[in-house]
Amino acid sequence: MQFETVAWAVASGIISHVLFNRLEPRGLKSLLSLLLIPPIIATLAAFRFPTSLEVAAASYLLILGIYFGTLTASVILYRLSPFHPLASYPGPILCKITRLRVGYVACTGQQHLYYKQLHERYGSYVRTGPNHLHINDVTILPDVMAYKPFLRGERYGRSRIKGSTGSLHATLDPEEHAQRRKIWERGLTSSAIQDYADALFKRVQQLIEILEIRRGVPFDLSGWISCMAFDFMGDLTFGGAYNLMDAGKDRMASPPQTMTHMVSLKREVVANVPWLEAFAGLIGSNKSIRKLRKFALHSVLARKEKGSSTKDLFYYLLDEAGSGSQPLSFPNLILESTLAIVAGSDTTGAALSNLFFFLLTNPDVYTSLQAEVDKEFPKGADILSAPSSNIIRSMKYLNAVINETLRLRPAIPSGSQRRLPKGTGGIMLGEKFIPENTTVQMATFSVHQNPKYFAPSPEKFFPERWIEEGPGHILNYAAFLPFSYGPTNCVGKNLAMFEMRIVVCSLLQKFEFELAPGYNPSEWDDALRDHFIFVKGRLPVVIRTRG
Ligand code: HEM
Repeated sequence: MQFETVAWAVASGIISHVLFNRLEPRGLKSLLSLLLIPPIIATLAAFRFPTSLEVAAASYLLILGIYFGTLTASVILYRLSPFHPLASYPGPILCKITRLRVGYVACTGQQHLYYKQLHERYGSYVRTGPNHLHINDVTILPDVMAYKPFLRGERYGRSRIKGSTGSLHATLDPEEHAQRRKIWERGLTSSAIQDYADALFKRVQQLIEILEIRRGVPFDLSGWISCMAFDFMGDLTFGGAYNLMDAGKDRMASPPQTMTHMVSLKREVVANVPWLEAFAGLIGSNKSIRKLRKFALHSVLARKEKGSSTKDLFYYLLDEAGSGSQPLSFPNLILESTLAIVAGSDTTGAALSNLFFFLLTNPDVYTSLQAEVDKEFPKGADILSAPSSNIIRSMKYLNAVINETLRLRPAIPSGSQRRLPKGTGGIMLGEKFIPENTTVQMATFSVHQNPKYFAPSPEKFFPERWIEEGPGHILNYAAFLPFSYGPTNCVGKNLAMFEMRIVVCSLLQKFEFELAPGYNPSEWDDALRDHFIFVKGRLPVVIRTRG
């Protein structure tokens, strides 16, 4: 082999690396062009006058091998070198080289545990990708989440359909986001939430009736709670499109839930390895997203045709009140309705299921909470009525149990992601310099178990920490982030809290719960999967009606 040939192949590998760094291609065509065109040019340049097609093909293959070898070596050496902007941050070598490592972890659903272990090993700032940092230090949180100069990371901005500009959660531009968020906020004010109370009360009553039939027989409480959360969001968004409880789906495998789980999983993997998006269509993983959208399309059409008899969330999204603001386009309406379902049901379903798991594995907490419920709502007192809302909001122990559940098992464990765009020149935050083009993430699961913020025993379920102080007590509210922080935090927080309080009080007033015989509580955490939202397994219980 001639020296000139090798030199061309090596040079094209290095040029490709430089171009990849500069252009960061994401589309399939640009990715393939950038990968394949340089070695073609190198082949043509090295063999200006090939003697035959076979020689040209053999040369191309040879150059391709040298080219990919050089490109890979160049990428690895640069990412591990002291010249890389994130060189001073510690982290596993494989993560520094490629995001495929965390992409794999995302597939397994063990991200929450993985990042926690990394922080325990490497400290508060860990390099989790060539240009990624995971941070377990809330002192810089206000700067990171302020939306300037940081923007939303690559995790967002993917939920698009033809003719749409994306859902609220996928809106990257801060001004556009603020405009869109106003529509959501109108639908989630305290008075709007009061209008949704009847729909919630009906669904909780339905859940109680369903559970009553199952007295004395083991059943999956977590599945039924999720069905209720789905049905309730379906009522608010699609005028009652789901009715999973009617259909008797006491398992996680009901079609809309499975679709949303598949969508979250795919999104989470692609969010970790953004260039995989280019290949996602090829391996058919977009099927679940298309199915979910089709389902949303039919539901939106049906809801539009039906019109509104009460003010539900869709009423505000569609601006049926005619507030004069720019109405959402039809494609955007589909995306927003889908977002409402995904963001509003799996989250509350997961939080409530985790809460019951903690109650059933912490008998003292269960007894204390039961005592509070019995004091405020003795037998016969009506929880499912408007006046109960004020009492429920001020129940100290109930709120402590909800907080403690959201602390230990935040429904979105991997937290929000931000990126410092190119051209900002980097930023000094405290003593740390964050270079431009860096993605930062504060994994809520790790922050919530950081002994600097919650002590003693940050890994222990101990609701009393929210109420009373003892030796070594640390409770840092600034580090409590279940609903995220800043202008893109959870717009549905008040609705979620209302729903959780009503469900817990109603079920505890009515029933006595215990874990089903033979169920091993360690199965619960084993089955938890961080697919952006926590996906959970079954929680087999046996109940008795209280006397
Ligand atoms: C326990 C229940 C819930 C938890 C823990 C929760 C948590 C969160 C978190 C952490 C975020 C930020 C995600 C990110 O930055 O990527 C978020 C965003 C959001 N949540 Fe919730 N959520 C809950 C319930 C709800 C409910 C009931 C709704 C009602 C529709 C809702 C609607 C939304 C929306 C629309 C966003 C996007 C906000 C934006 O981009 O400005 N969530 N939620």
